[in-house]
Amino acid sequence: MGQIIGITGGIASGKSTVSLYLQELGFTIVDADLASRAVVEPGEEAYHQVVKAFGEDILLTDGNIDRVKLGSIIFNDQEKRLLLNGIVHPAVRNWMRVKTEAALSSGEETVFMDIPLLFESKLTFMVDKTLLIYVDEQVQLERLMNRNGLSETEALARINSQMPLADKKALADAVIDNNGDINETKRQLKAILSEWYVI
Ligand SMILES: CC(C)(COP(=O)(O)OP(=O)(O)OC[C@H]1O[C@@H](n2cnc3c(N)ncnc32)[C@H](O)[C@@H]1O)[C@@H](O)C(=O)NCCC(=O)NCCS
Ligand SMILES: Nc1ncnc2c1ncn2[C@@H]1O[C@H](COP(=O)(O)OP(=O)(O)OP(=O)(O)O)[C@@H](O)[C@H]1O
Repeated sequence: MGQIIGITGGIASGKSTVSLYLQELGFTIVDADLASRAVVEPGEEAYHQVVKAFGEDILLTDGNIDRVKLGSIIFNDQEKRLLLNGIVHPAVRNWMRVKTEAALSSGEETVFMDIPLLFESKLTFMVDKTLLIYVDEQVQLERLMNRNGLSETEALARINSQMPLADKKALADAVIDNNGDINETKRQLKAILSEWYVI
């Protein structure tokens, strides 16, 4: 009878940073971004569907999907983004359910799912509690530009393809403010987990 906590946020808000720390504490994290890579590996069903929908132009010479190219298409075109989501998301959900059930049935009491689009895709039914990693938009923009080497325009296109973080705040069971340094974030995380009797 374990529980599932859904970690969410916005692009570059700090979900992976928090997940890494949870992993260090010994928890299993089932990561939607990892899932979205696994399900489009050559040979997988979703891979063939993506190639059919977007054409062989989105392939690298080794046959893998060119994620930079696909990203530059879907973050600038809502119709294309919904097309990709429609192919990839069902496979991602399946992959995540299998991994999570495996961890829970091996006796783990709390498993975390890292799902960037938890609220946009209305996936709260998959988790028992939701934890939002929040940053102000200016901090998000700077961290995203730095991490991915993007221009301001490119970074804003990505941020604007998601629900504003301020709106997600109202939907989450708990919020971590990740504007400060990482130790401040870890302190908030531990306080929430302790309140939820996870640690
Ligand atoms: C467009 C793709 C190929 C870009 O790949 P890339 O390796 O550059 O980025 P990565 O997958 O690590 O995603 C980085 C971040 O972008 C954001 N993001 C990704 N896809 C989307 C989307 N469809 N809509 C809004 N934001 C998204 C998320 O915050 C995510 O954490 C890839 O993100 C993808 O296949 N997206 C569709 C699947 C999806 O929605 N993934 C997000 C979680 S299920
Ligand atoms: N508290 C912090 N102080 C300074 N830098 C941070 C902090 N938290 C995260 N970062 C940096 O900000 C960037 C984004 O963080 P991270 O990769 O954890 O975000 P994410 O939410 O997982 O992003 P994505 O949705 O794109 O996968 C990274 O370069 C990370 O090192």
